[in-house]
Amino acid sequence: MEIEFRLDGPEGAPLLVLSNSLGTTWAMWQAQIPALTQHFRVLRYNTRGHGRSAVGQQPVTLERLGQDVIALLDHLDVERACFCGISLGGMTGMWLNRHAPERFQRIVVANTAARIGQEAGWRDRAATVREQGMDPVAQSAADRWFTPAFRQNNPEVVYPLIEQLAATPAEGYAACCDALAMADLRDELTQMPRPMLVIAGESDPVTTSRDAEAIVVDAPHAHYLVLPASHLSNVACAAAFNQHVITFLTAGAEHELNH
Ligand SMILES: O=C(O)CC1=CCC(=O)O1
Repeated sequence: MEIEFRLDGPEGAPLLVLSNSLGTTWAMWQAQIPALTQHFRVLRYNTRGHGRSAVGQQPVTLERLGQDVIALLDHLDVERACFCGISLGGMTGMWLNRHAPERFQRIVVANTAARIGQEAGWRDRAATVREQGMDPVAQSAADRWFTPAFRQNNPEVVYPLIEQLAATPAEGYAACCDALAMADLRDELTQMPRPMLVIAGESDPVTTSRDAEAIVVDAPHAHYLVLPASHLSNVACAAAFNQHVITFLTAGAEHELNH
């Protein structure tokens, strides 16, 4: 496999795929694992270009990131799974809802948008890391990811994530910035048939609560939840995040598995 993955939780439990954000690894889900493995076999993977997942020879696109998830399910011989992704991982989740709904039962997308930022901004960021490495983005990430209060009170949580970002292969990060430059699901929201929980962070400066509301307005079976967090709501509000994800993903499971 080009994509690095790991499995936690009981064999035979329903599979839940977790998809990380730009510049993080599967370690960003650490606070979810004890709770989610009570209910699911959890498949974590590192998004293409992150951790030891290959960036590949072709340009990275949102479609390619979605196809990586399908390839993982095929590799593990899993017909249908639940999915939870954050930020870029949330866009991957919406792409899967649109293009491969038959492979997913329920989908959670957190701190994401149908269009994140602008093309020029992502192209600039890609050029910066290709020229200067990861330091410039690592220096500014904590401000984008966490509220000032969370940063001040939880340095032992924040710094390891910034170290992960600094260790991300520059070309992998840049290739995913290029994918974000082109990714735009705004015209496809009405064609996402699977139930979808859309989680926003009330202080998220990157993907705002208005971005999340816009998804819920157009996607047919989308539900909105806002948490008192900035961009990495699964880290800052882990207990509430876990509880809402479990409640949503386990609701209607028996019925939906058979349809
Ligand atoms: O800019 C960031 O670091 C936040 C972000 C945007 C897309 C993503 O996955 O993370």
